Amino acid sequence: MDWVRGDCIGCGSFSTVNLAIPTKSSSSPLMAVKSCDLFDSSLLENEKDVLSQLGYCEHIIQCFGGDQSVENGQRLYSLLLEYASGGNLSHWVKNSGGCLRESEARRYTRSILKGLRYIHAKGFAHCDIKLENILLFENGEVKIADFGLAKKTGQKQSGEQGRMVFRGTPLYMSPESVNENEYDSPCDIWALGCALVEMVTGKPAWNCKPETNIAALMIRIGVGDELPEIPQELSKEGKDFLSKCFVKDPRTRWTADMLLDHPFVATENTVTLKESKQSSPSSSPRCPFEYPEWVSVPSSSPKTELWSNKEVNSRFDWSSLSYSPSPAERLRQLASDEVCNWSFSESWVTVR
Ligand SMILES: Nc1ncnc2c1ncn2[C@@H]1O[C@H](COP(=O)(O)OP(=O)(O)OP(=O)(O)O)[C@@H](O)[C@H]1O
Repeated sequence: MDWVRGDCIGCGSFSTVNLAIPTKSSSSPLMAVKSCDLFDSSLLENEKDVLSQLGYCEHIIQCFGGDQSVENGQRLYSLLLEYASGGNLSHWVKNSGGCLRESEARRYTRSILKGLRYIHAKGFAHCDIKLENILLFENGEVKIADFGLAKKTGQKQSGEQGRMVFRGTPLYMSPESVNENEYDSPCDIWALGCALVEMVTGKPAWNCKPETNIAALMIRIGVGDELPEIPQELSKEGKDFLSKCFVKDPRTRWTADMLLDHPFVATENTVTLKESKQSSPSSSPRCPFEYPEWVSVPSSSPKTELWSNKEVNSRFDWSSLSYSPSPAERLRQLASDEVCNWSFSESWVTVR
């Protein structure tokens, strides 16, 4: 496939994304090329691998293959992707006056759910659902992108030298990810709930200040009964939908398949936030246990911990400083007054 690198259209924590303009002799469409240093390309290679195993789905960004190149003396690994001309949903929300109408958020939620149902049915979890990873197309459709952290469900991921790797974007992390280092399909549903809150309010699901310590956020997510606040301006259906996403126990959280039958997304009707305040539709009549295909996800294994003062809404991989015996103990340690040496740790892994 012959292409030349065009303008930069996005920057992630470990890659840059440019337009990939086909040369005159090529018949390929305009694409996006996501590149990183060849020597640090494991996430991009994982992304390519997962996307090729997933195959085509209209709700998932398409990958046209990988490529290696030397540019300005740097060896690069690149993925060629379907180009989403509308950019990411986070920018779109900001450019739409700070938040979206409920009807629009509902439509995007439906598409994301369809993508998630497909991904989960194929035995994968995305593990990094957030507005920056949902891309918009000219026709108003959205697709799920950035599969760098995606993994096979039911498998524990281990990091370098056998250490567990704690991963994700803190504001979107589920309680079981915080407490048990568990990353399976239910964590995508929790993150979808966070994304929906952000779409309709323009603010993160967890109300916290930019300077908030990650440990404090982790405690709120993992310990006790606190849940993200459900926006008051949402319709009754929307509130009920979120209550099915924000279930602390991943075994009783609704699946993508179940949620696609929820009245909030099941119908194509368009109700604005204002309109929805006036109507009072019935809440969902269904309970998770009515679904025969429900499979409980066993929790397991040694836990790891790590924390960072980095922005709570950016993605990072973190590895263990030590094993801890229980979630409560793990969080107690996070909350301790012990002063950390932030500048160096032998077991410290890249924080993006
Ligand atoms: N196929 C695409 N078409 C258009 N824009 C894209 C495409 N892929 C990525 N982008 C833009 O680039 C940004 C960064 O991409 P992506 O999230 O895949 O990178 P990343 O390095 O994995 O990011 P992070 O690790 O921070 O989540 C996206 O938020 C989006 O704005």
